Amino acid sequence: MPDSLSLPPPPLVPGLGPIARAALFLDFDGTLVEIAERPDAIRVAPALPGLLKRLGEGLAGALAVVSGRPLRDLDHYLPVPIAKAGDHGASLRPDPLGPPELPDLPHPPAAWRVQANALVARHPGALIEDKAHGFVLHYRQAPDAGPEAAALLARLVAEDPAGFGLLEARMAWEIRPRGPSKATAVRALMARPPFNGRVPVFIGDDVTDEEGMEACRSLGGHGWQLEEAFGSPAVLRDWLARAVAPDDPDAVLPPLVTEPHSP
Ligand SMILES: O=P(O)(O)OC[C@H]1O[C@H](O[C@H]2O[C@H](CO)[C@@H](O)[C@H](O)[C@H]2O)[C@H](O)[C@@H](O)[C@@H]1O
Repeated sequence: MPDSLSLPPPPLVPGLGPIARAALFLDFDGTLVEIAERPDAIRVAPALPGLLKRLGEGLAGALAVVSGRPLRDLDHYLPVPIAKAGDHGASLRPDPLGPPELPDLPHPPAAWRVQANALVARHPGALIEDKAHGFVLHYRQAPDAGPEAAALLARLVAEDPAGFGLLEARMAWEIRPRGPSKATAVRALMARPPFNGRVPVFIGDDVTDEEGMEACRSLGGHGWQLEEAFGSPAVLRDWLARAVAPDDPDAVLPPLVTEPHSP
């Protein structure tokens, strides 16, 4: 169970309890929303955008969604003025109303996408999700394609190991440019207001979230694994809702819930 009590105890904002002094970094897929069969099939809890807006206000702006999704997806699903980091840290919008910070990154050769297309054509249900500087091969609906997808994408990135890396996601393999990560996003945000001076807390469920969690720990904060600390996105949403409810003194500790892990 996360050691919430070691967070600075005095709440700066009534009702927020121990997390009021936090800089909060939240993963999206599998953390704020439940995993779905396809990237475009997720269901965002109707209350979630408003909840995040209130949470951001309560944390004086020190709230960011840090996701593998592109910023356009995050803006679509969460149309609220909070800081966002997309593409596993490769696109960063610290000021919700400002322009995104986009480092100069390589694009994968078109031939890679052609080969991935051919694999998808052989495996009905597999699909490709394009990103600005890479792509994801999803096999959740075609599990048999997993090993072949891993082998193909590993062979492709081996053609340019300095430029690109292979990322294992939940029932998916992603080619992404080397350099940016959720850790770089956390560190970039923690270096500036309103995040700096606060206790960084990252909540996530996936491999890439470990990078963000480790960055927070190395900065004196916390990394909370969703399943271990909360059990499910619904429980996290409920905890966040209680944390911003001004009259609920119990909204201080995440319950310890364990559920079977879905990949
Ligand atoms: O960093 P995150 O916000 O957790 O995003 C990670 C990836 O999530 C999405 O894929 C995953 O969720 C899909 C919808 O539930 C699911 O169908 C898929 O199997 C998962 O891998 C998203 O599509 C990716 O772009 C993100 O990188």
